[in-house]
Amino acid sequence: MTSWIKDGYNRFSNVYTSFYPPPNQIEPSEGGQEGEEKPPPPLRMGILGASNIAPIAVILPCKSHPGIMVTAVAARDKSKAISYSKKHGIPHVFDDYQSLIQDDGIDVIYNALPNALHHRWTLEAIKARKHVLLEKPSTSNREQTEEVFEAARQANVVVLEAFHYRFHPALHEFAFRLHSVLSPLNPLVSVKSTLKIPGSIPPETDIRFNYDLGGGATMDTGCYTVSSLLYTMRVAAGTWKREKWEDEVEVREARPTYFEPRHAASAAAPHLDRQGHFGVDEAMQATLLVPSARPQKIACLIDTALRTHLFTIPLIGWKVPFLVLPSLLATFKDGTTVEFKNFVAPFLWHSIITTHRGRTAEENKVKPGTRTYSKAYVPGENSGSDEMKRAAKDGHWAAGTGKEWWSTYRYQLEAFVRAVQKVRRDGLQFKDLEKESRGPQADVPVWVDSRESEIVMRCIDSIYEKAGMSRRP
Ligand SMILES: NC(=O)C1=CN([C@@H]2O[C@H](COP(=O)(O)OP(=O)(O)OC[C@H]3O[C@@H](n4cnc5c(N)ncnc54)[C@H](OP(=O)(O)O)[C@@H]3O)[C@@H](O)[C@H]2O)C=CC1
Ligand SMILES: O=C1OC[C@@H](O)[C@H](O)[C@H]1O
Repeated sequence: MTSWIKDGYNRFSNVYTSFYPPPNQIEPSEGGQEGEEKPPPPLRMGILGASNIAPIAVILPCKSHPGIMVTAVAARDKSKAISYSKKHGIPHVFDDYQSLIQDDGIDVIYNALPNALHHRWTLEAIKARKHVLLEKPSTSNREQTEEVFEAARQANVVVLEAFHYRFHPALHEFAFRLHSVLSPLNPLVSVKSTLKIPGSIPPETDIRFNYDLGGGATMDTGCYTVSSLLYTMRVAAGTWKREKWEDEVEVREARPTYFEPRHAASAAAPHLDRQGHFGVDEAMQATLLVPSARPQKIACLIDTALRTHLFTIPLIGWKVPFLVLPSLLATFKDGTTVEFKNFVAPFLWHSIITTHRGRTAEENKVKPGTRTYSKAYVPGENSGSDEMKRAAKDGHWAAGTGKEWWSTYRYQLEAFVRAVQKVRRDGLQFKDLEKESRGPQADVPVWVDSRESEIVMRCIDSIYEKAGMSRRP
């Protein structure tokens, strides 16, 4: 009981610090001491749009990072940008997105515009030789994503799709736990990724319900489910010999729930596609067939929704919200499961639960059904081990990196700044940075490479196609 109270207090105080971080400071190990190399001046970040997500995704994380600062914002309406800059302590405001991108005082761009504008404005930033932290999903469809990354390689600028959950040590711990159950005799037999927003959090006028702005559940929350499913399969991929297996992922079935505006105010919103058909999915359930250790592909599920209600109260019509914790669940041949609860925002709270069955229970000398619990708010004792290197193929952090209160976004920023500095200061080519192996020994220990961004978009396109819906334009 006392340990529950202690854990609860620790969690609360760490989450508090995530939102009220200490100001950045240059640690002695980062240079600046006599005789040591001076650290480079902080990167100057410009934000496109006075968006809802920027404060948590970049403005707060930059406050505790000595290598980067938010220096400017631009919005379609300058007065909105001015009040946003005052609220968040951003020193400069530009008249429009283009002038911010062109300015010599900006090194990196944060693009958190609606999905349909990711392609255009990232290309503009690349043209101006600015590095880009690009919100998920990378663009509206696979072709656009390929074009963006090809342009980034040509211009030698860093572009990173902001799949922030990929940078948190909890995910790497999940990979480690999966790997310790996995063997050629006990392969993965299915993966299910669930992410649903409770209640009616995005209002009906939100960008997520707008076809022309790249809306839809599969685009918004669904991209995390596709990405996490592929990540889980990648942990297992060392146990089979199929090159480029990700190109062979197919969609067997996709069942959409169409978004239909319930309120007159949003009835005019473009939720229809160019042919006048339902264009926006409020929820999507899909089965993906993924190559595996066996000759046949395995069926993996995604289950995602932009609003989730338990039921509607008769007469008054109130919808009772339903909280479904985000979950990434892997099942093995012997029935053992490893589930990562709250995989998308693990910094708030998470739990990795291994339920031992069959040969795994026997090998661990525990009763079938025994559960073991793991967590990692900072890189754990498995960091740097050979098993961790084999498990977390997209990288993991060296022990000692980060703090218990670092959010997924703060870990992501750490990797992004290191990557940009490798290209700017050390002359590394972005295309070569993508080819480097990951892990504590690497300059950029964790990364989401462009190939994955392309595959995620290809899967999203195929899900829409299978659901009988138009791809995003
Ligand atoms: N990583 C994460 O955890 C999250 C990522 N996201 C991603 O970030 C992006 C933005 O999401 P969110 O912050 O919720 O969005 P917002 O509703 O806050 O919109 C973002 C900005 O888009 C700009 N915009 C430009 N054109 C339009 C238009 N035609 N209609 C409406 N807005 C327009 C607005 O900028 P202006 O100020 O110039 O008017 C607005 O500030 C999305 O790609 C989303 O997927 C969202 C939430 C969480
Ligand atoms: O990126 C996101 O993460 C959390 C979701 O609630 C949100 O809709 C999405 O854009």
